Amino acid sequence: MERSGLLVILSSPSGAGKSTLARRLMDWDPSLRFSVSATTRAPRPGEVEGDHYYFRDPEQFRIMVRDGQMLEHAEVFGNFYGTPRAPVEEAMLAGRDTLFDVDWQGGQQIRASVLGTHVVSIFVLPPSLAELERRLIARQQDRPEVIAARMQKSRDEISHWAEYDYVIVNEDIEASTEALKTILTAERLRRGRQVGLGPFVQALMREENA
Ligand SMILES: Nc1ncnc2c1ncn2[C@@H]1O[C@H](COP(=O)(O)OP(=O)(O)OP(=O)(O)O)[C@@H](O)[C@H]1O
Ligand SMILES: Nc1nc2c(ncn2[C@@H]2O[C@H](COP(=O)(O)O)[C@@H](O)[C@H]2O)c(=O)[nH]1
Repeated sequence: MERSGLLVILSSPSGAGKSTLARRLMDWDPSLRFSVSATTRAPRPGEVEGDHYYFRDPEQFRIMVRDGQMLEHAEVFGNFYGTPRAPVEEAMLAGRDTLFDVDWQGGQQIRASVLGTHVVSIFVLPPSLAELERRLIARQQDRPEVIAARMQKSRDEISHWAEYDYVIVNEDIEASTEALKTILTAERLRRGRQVGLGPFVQALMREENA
């Protein structure tokens, strides 16, 4: 029986909806742990230290990388982002699944790490580039020049979609959330974890092991 937690990676061009989907997945399964990244980006209105990100200056970030504290890190849109290693390893040992919101560079690095065999990766596509831009504008979180830069990088991010295990076109948020739940349930079952089958599966396993 697999005891280690899964590493569930969500990537997409900025604005396709991965943070929204991550929140919905965690509402559905509160046992999921969200990997809080460190970043040198300035906080957006309403973003909370330790909840959305660990906000660090470039020197603090550099020291974290130098000291091997990051599982992966990358420069994205002119800022540095990285995944603190220790909480991920602790969750895995505890058999707890972790959800990552990282770009394609982070996805590649986590897959290539010693933890790579535990990865399930999902790429979220927008229905179109026009809808992607509409969402970035409607979010009202970034200045027009920031939105323009993110749109300019979107094709580059999208070009990595085929590296992922699954692709979700996030048109309807309810349908996308259901797709994510299905993927997670199937991946847990595939790894021998009991998902919602409770006493029946336990009885079968006892019989098999008798
Ligand atoms: N299926 C959808 N239909 C319409 N709007 C959506 C859908 N999914 C997400 N949104 C909206 O699009 C905006 C961008 O979503 P979100 O912030 O989740 O994107 P993201 O991929 O996490 O972006 P970033 O990489 O910049 O953090 C939000 O305002 C969100 O409410
Ligand atoms: N490689 C990593 N990418 C990360 C990490 N945390 C977030 N991200 C990605 O950065 C962009 C921009 O995020 P935003 O919050 O400024 O909109 C987005 O694609 C994220 O997925 C990380 O730890 N490593």
